[in-house]
Amino acid sequence: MSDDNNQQQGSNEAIQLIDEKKHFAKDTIAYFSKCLSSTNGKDDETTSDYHVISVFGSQSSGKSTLLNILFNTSFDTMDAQIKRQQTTKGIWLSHTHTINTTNSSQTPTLSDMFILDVEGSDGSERGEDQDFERKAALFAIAVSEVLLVNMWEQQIGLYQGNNMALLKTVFEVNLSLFGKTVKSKSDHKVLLLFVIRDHVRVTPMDSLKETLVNELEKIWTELSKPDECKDTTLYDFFDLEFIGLGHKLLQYDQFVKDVKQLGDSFNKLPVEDGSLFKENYHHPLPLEGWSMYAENCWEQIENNKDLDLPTQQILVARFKTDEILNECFVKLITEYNLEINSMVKDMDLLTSFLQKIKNLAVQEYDQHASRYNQVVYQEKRTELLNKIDSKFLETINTFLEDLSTDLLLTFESNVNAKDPSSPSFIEKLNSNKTIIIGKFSSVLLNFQNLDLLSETDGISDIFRERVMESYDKLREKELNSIISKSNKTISNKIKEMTIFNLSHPSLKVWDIILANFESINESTLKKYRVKKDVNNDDDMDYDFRLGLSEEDNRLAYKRIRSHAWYSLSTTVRDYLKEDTVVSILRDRFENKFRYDHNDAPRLWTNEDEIDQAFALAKEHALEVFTVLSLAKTSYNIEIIPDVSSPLGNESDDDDDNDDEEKEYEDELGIYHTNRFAHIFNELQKEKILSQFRRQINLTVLDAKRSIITTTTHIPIWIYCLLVVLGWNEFMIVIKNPLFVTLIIISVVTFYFIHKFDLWGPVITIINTAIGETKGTLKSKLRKFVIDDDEHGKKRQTTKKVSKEKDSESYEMEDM
Ligand SMILES: Nc1nc2c(ncn2[C@@H]2O[C@H](COP(=O)(O)OP(=O)(O)OP(=O)(O)O)[C@@H](O)[C@H]2O)c(=O)[nH]1
Repeated sequence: MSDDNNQQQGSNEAIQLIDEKKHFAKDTIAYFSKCLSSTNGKDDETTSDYHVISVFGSQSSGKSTLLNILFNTSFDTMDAQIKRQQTTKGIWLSHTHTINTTNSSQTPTLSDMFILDVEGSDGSERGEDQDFERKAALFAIAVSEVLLVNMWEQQIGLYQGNNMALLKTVFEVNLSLFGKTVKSKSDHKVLLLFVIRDHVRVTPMDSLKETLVNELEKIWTELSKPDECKDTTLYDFFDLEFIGLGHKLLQYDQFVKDVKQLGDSFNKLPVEDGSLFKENYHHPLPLEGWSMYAENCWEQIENNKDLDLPTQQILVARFKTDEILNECFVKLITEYNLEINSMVKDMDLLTSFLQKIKNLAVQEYDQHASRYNQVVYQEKRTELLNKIDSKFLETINTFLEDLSTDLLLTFESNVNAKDPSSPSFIEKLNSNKTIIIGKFSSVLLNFQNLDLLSETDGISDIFRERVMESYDKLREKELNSIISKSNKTISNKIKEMTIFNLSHPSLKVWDIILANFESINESTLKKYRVKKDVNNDDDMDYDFRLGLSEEDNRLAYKRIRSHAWYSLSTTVRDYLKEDTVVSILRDRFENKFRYDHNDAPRLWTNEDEIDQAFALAKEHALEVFTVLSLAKTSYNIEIIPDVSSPLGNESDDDDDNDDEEKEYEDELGIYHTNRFAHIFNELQKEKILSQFRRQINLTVLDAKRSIITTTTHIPIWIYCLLVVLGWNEFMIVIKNPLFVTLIIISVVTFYFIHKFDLWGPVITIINTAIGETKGTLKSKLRKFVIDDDEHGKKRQTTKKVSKEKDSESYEMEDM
């Protein structure tokens, strides 16, 4: 700014906005702040309630004088008594809050007013250089609502007068400025207020007005207009008003009166009748943006660029709203960082805090930015909301992460809780899943309803994925538990059943084992059996009631089935060791060899008998050896497991079994068909047979030895002694024909028995007879003893019975 800045003093100090070297002043904002605070006491640069008025006219036409009297400004004026020369250089700006009206010369204005005093045209100082004159006119129209066109009365009607040239300039620059705006149907206009100075009332005002209007319309018609403005009229861009002021020197009172009346017109609201202001004269910019807008306009004008006012206003709006946005956001972040850590755990505290600081930031933004271009204001508002939401999202994400973890823990503990009254596992799983997803969604909805979260789909999807992961894990755990329990039950039953059957093997032992194997499997998994086809009772499938797919159910069943085969296989192999089989064979041999078909012990009489029994018993024993060495059905079909390999892993309890099973699997690759059925290899078989033979040979040897012992036991002299001692009895018998007959019968019987070697059956019959006689005697005696009332007799009888028993057992042992 030039030194001229300091030359103007007064109540309303003026500043040189653009100096004579065409430089724009830099500290206008500070000037505005100072003006506002020193006047109405309001320091609000965001106000849009202000007016800009410019004055334009020939040099030394009394412009500054009029402004100073009308608006109480302090622009420099020429002192005619010293020299007629240019006093206003460049463009000056002055603020006023008082106006000279008919009420008072210091009437407070309804709105703040900024007055631009433009350097006079046609000054001798600039000579032929009309550049500044054109640019100043352009600038005045671009920034002002009302343009005072100051002219002497005597100049009106002078066709070649500089007023016309000046107006032509005004119209030309206006077209370049607002041509496009008219085309885009903007209703922005500028009021051209013609102030006719030294109007001495000789020529009526209407006549002057008519002359001026005709001149103006003529100028407009003759104007070379751009194509887009060909059909435009003067009134598309301007409103015209005319006012005459009395001669300041000759009619001072009239002059003052006219000025005051002019002041009245300026001090009315735009909506009031007679007001010189209208809404569509005003530029939609708050005061803080006006200086930037003015500077931009001047820069464009000065650099001879196309001046597009709407674009300039948008540029200013962008810059200013961006500035406001950043200020609001920085304030929000400061408060956010201060408080957020103490809020993040509590949903209500967090939401109310976030909402509070967001509303404050947005309210502040609205307050300052809403006066700018509405499109830009809304654009930046959305940008601010997005920035706030992104910042809040960090905290909300942390909160939601904690919430997710808590909900998932609750989900797992609720599902795992053992409640006898609770429904089935899958119902419990599904209902708890729905509950936690519902809770999470309601929290999200709450954030969304409070405008703290714009996009929730992504967050919701991530949570659902986490829930489903947990859901699958819990279901798999339950399935493993079912499989583990089933495996244990089946294993125990198979073990018991298999050992029982193998310890007493029959020729159909594998048929029995297989049938039992199937029935154990079926009975254990009975509750999971479902009909595959409702019309077909045989077509059964398994459903473990965990909402699994058909394929997963099938795999789970296969795991159980596989483990059952594994249990059967290990039980068989664990039990059927070489020694066990030898023992089973020996027992089977001895049962056949030592006992007759009545399970009575045999007494050997000769070796042939032993050899015959030995052959039979051996054959009987070895019958099962083939059965025990190869697992096959009675139809001679080898047993082959119906699962190709054990599947899946068992749960915790079955880890040990799994390892064994895996070893088994590794060893075999798969269940080798021969591996299950072929229990012993050839070497093992040979070993078993040799052990068995050795043991039965010993049994046979013992039997034969017992015969020798029996036959050599009675010495011959005993028989001689019997003959000597029993001679008398013998003779008595010989002499008695009855005895002779009996003896003959006995001898013949003896002969035949001996001849046909029937001693064995005879002895058996005798033994049986003796045994039955003893049994009958015992039962009679027992009955006698029970029926006896006398206690002593009873005791004696008991003793007798005891003695009888003892003697019987001894006899049995002897036998
Ligand atoms: N006759 C007459 N003289 C006036 C009137 N108003 C002002 N003057 C005189 O005209 C001379 C010029 O006045 P300024 O107000 O300085 O004129 P200006 O148009 O501001 O001059 P520049 O700023 O240099 O263009 C001064 O001597 C005033 O006293 C008026 O209404 N009638």
